[in-house]
Order: sequence, then structure tokens, then C-alpha cells
Amino acid sequence: MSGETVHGQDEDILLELDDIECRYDDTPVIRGLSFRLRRGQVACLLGPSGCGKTTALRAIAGFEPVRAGEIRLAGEVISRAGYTMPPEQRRLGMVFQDYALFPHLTLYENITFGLRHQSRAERRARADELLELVDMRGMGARYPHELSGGQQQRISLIRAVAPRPRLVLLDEPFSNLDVDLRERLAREVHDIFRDQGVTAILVTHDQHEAFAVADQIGLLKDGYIEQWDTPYNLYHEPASRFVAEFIGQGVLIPATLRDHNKLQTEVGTLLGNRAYPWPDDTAVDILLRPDDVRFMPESHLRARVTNKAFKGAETIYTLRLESGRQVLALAPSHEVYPEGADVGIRIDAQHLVAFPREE
Ligand SMILES: Nc1ncnc2c1ncn2[C@@H]1O[C@H](COP(=O)(O)OP(=O)(O)OP(=O)(O)O)[C@@H](O)[C@H]1O
Repeated sequence: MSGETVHGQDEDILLELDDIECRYDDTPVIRGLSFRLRRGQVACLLGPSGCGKTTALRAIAGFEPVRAGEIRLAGEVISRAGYTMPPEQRRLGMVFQDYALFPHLTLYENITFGLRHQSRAERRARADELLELVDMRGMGARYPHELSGGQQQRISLIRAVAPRPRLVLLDEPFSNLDVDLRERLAREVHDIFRDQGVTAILVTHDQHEAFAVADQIGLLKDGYIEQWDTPYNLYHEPASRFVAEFIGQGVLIPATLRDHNKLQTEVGTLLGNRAYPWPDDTAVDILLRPDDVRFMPESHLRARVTNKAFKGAETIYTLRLESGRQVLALAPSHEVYPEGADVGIRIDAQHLVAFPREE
């Protein structure tokens, strides 16, 4: 889609997981996990608790053997059944949720810990450059306990980046921070990685964090990847019901397929933006996100406001249709509809995703 040649793309691939399996005792927790990551990209492994995110990251780091499949870094096999290249030979950077800074070392010493082979002047210059990048210039002589949690995590990030590792792995790096700081730091990390050309994989169960930081997201379910895609596509083009329900908000409403791309529903006949692969009269469910449902006072399609959640810039309304079914609708927060109000709506879905009905 980006217009690059296939040849260029292949050379760009830094990390490949090819059908890997990991087990604890004899229980498989990762099964048939595959993805490819290009140089300079930031990927997130996202998914519910226990789906195997941390295990996958540990396998990439070399702390967990793979029982089947292969992991390749820059074309070289680093893990396969019976062979695990030791973590220290993989030249990766790591960031954990608990910061793991050395408490008795200054920030300078922490940041330059992995740069022992460089001259003092080089180490100093690299530390200064990175401190500047996180707005902590002049703080190199401080100790970790003199910093806030957010500042400590910035230091552990730049410490991981300092030796220019081939790949940086981050395991729930922001989960000890409060929600606002978490998203701000996730955006900062995105900028730092972009600035430094870092390739990284971040594990999180927080989709807002994943959206803020990732070029690509792998949504895991029970040890395999349900969808590997851009944040935009995961939201607008979920490949399965699981993805549709895990990512963002929205509801599935019943529809009947007509003429390959028309969807007959209780909110009218909607024109899909694609030809669906099922025969006419197939019973499907379509996904309506809050941004697909617009308020339009003069509309014949009526609904009642049953709930509203103020989100700052916008409000998400829960509306009850005549059938009793509920949909969500988004409005700028200065546009106010009271609970109980009868409102007119129209459906304005650019992406009309449908799944065959499951009985
Ligand atoms: N050392 C271990 N021994 C046995 N089972 C383990 C071990 N570590 C993890 N598991 C199990 O493997 C599965 C995957 O765990 P993992 O930590 O990879 O999931 P996760 O997606 O990172 O979860 P969370 O978001 O809760 O951290 C879980 O069922 C977990 O109970």
C-alpha cells in the first residue's frame, strides 16, 4: 500500500516470528504465533490477561525457549526448537514496568551503563542528547529516588535506547503510572523512538496506550494473533467479532444481506462499502461504532437517550431504538441531549463491517 517494492520490504524486515509455540510444562500458551516487524516500526502486543503477551516477549528476549517454529532477527535464527541464543547475545534493550534503575548510580551512570566500551566524552554526549530528548537536561547527577515515577520511567527508556540496540522490548512499561501520565508518556515514547529510529515491541493490555504508541498492533487471543494490523484497521476493519468487541466501543446489530452490499436493518437499509462474500438473505451482525451514529433532529429514525458518558471533548450517548436495542452515539460535548430525550439519528458508517450471525 505504501508503494514500496516487495524487495525493499523484505530487506526492511527486522524481526520475524514464524509459527512459534511456547509451553509451560506441557501446556501450550503460545500456538502458531507469527508476525513480521519492519525496521523503525513500533508494534504492540495487546490482549486480555493471560493471552500470552509476556510469554511472547520473553521468547523474543531469549528467556523462554520455543518448542516449535522460529524467531529470526535480521535474518538470523535466534530461537527454534532445541536452540535459544542467550539473551545477552541478542543485543536487545529492555524496559520493565518497575523501572529497574540502579538506585546507587546517578542518572548519568544509569543511562551510560551499557556504553562501557565508549570513551567518557562519547558516553557523556549520548547521555546529554537523550536527557534533552526527555526534557530532563541538567539532571544527570541526580539519583533515581529523587525522581517522580514518570521521570524514572523516562530514564529507563533512554537507558534501554542508549546503546542503540537492534530492538527494544517493553513489558507494560507504563502500568505503574496514572492514566493521564500513561498516555502522555506513550506519546512521548512514540516520538523518542521515531527520533532515534528505534524498532520496538511493547506489551500492554491497554488499547489507548497501544493506539498512542504503535504503528502495528497484534491482538492476541489464547496464544495466537487474531489480527495484526494498524490501529486504524483494528478499529475500523476488525477481522473478527473478538477484535470488534475488544477494540473500542460499539454494538453489533442484526442485518440481512441483500444484493451483496446492502444491509437491511432496523435502522434502515445501509449501503456497505464492499461486496460481502455471502449469498443474499444471509443473516449477519453489523458493527456500529459510536462515530457511525449521528444526531440529526429532523430524522425519521428516532431513539431515546438512556445514558451519557462525558469524555471531555465529546460525550458518548447510549440510545434505545424502538425495538429496545441499544446503540452508542458520539457528539461534541457542547451539544447536549438530556437523558430521556427523544432524538433523531442517522447512520453514517464509512466502514460497514459484518459478521455472519452465530446461532
Ligand atoms: N512460569 C509459568 N509457569 C506456568 N504457567 C505460566 C507461567 N507464566 C505464565 N503462565 C501462564 O501462561 C499463560 C500466559 O501468560 P502470560 O503472562 O504470557 O500472559 P499475559 O497475556 O502477559 O497476561 P497479563 O496481561 O495478565 O500479564 C497464562 O495462562 C499464565 O497463567
